[in-house]
Amino acid sequence: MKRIAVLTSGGDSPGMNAAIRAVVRKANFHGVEVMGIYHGYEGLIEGRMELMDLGSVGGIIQRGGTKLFSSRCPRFKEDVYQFRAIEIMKERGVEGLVVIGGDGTYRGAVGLTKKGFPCVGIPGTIDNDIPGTEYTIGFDTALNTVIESIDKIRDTATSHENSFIVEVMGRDAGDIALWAGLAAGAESILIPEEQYDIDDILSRIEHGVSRGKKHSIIIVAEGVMPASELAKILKEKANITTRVSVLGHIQRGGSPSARDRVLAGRLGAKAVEVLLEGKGGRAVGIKNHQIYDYDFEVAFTTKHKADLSLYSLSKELSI
Ligand SMILES: Nc1ncnc2c1ncn2[C@@H]1O[C@H](COP(=O)(O)OP(=O)(O)OP(=O)(O)O)[C@@H](O)[C@H]1O
Ligand SMILES: O=P(O)(O)OC[C@H]1O[C@](O)(CO)[C@@H](O)[C@@H]1O
Ligand SMILES: [Mg+2]
Repeated sequence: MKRIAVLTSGGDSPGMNAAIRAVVRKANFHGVEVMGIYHGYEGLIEGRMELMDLGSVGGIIQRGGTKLFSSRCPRFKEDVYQFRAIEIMKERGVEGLVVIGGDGTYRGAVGLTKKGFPCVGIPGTIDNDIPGTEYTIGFDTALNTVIESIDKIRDTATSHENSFIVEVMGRDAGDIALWAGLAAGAESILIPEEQYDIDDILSRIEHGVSRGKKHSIIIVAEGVMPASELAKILKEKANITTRVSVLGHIQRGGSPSARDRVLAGRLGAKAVEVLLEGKGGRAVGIKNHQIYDYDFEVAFTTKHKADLSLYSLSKELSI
């Protein structure tokens, strides 16, 4: 291969830039050129791309977001646009594509691979919800942002003896809520993967009160229900007043943590190696500290499982 391309797609995540840098530098190391495609699949079907040299990825390793911009492009699900994308890449001399994104992004890349164009996927999403990899790029940074916020909320919750409900991201996956809850010592955690029990939440608050603790922190993943709805339920059921904090998109921003930068560097380099070996239809991931590649379809034909042992542990540690 003489020339490959790279794009970022779906929700951005801290560390995407470090992954782009790794792809460009690793490919150049092997004498292969890299086209940067702007605005994900939307930019691809519009032909928005340019060559990236070594200097073009200088100074981005520490920056959140994505230098290549991102998009959600519903029309890319249609074959006609995937064929157009392949035609455009061939016209520009591109022989393989690295996509950085979540499960939806992977589906687009599988579509291209099935039409004969080799693609490799790098997991870039704060949700940590891609099967086949223990961690995704951006999860660690998002988690640190969340616990920093919860620590601050706890300061005021303790001072005023208030209960807080903190809503975190995770439409379908509870990893952020779960890990942040454990790391910040939340009294209760609500995740999409587990049925919540209002009586259990109430008895935890009451137990805290009985031992003189008048504040508590409840974390709810957005996929379960809005924090305001949970506040309403607690008020109606037990006359408990809570304050609500929705952390929102601050979770997707910020300078990537050391862990995410290193992961991005390792996965970016591996993705290039896989493409240069002539393999398409592969995803790269990390398992037991080892970087490896696996069949793309695993990433969306199996369901991501949150580590529920953390859920029971958090209950034991927050009594
Ligand atoms: N079934 C599909 N076939 C082809 N392309 C798809 C498919 N699903 C999604 N895509 C493409 O991938 C893009 C990104 O997908 P999506 O919006 O689901 O985000 P994601 O990659 O899962 O990231 P995140 O969930 O972290 O935001 C879509 O906008 C679309 O262009
Ligand atoms: O509001 P947007 O940009 O569509 O993104 C929200 C979604 O993106 C994610 O953060 C993943 O990137 C989900 O947890 C969340 O539901
Ligand atoms: Mg997704």
